[in-house]
Amino acid sequence: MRMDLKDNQTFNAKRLFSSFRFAGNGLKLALLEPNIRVHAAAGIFVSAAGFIFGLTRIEWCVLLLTIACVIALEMVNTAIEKTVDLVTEEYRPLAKMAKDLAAGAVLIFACAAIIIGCILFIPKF
Ligand SMILES: Nc1ncnc2c1ncn2[C@@H]1O[C@H](COP(=O)(O)OP(=O)(O)OP(=O)(O)O)[C@@H](O)[C@H]1O
Repeated sequence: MRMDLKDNQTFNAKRLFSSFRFAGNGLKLALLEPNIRVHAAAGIFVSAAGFIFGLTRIEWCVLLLTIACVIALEMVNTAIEKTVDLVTEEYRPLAKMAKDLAAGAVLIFACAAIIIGCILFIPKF
């Protein structure tokens, strides 16, 4: 379908609404993934701990940003895995590289999240 530049730049509430709907569908799909469920459960657990230990406003900001980044990164990792699987089901070195790099990115951030959790909660004991 041909769309000129003017159409593309015009605010389109219907298109914006559709984008939110697709993103909402992405969240529903994410909750079907076991790895993402584990991260979400961990996020709920540390948030409950945050209430119990009375985190400050800035500590809440750090905690919520960390939880959101871990889950969002895991969703991007899952999207990369699905895209690679869509492209090939055969063994391909580049497919392995793409999947392992994405998994490595999640691992780096998950390690950082654990350290951030220790920095936030250990002084509360
Ligand atoms: N097409 C492929 N070619 C080469 N290596 C692959 C391919 N598909 C998967 N692999 C390798 O196997 C590993 C496991 O792949 P898989 O698709 O099961 O994802 P995963 O890392 O186990 O993720 P999850 O457990 O979240 O599904 C990958 O990290 C990668 O090293």
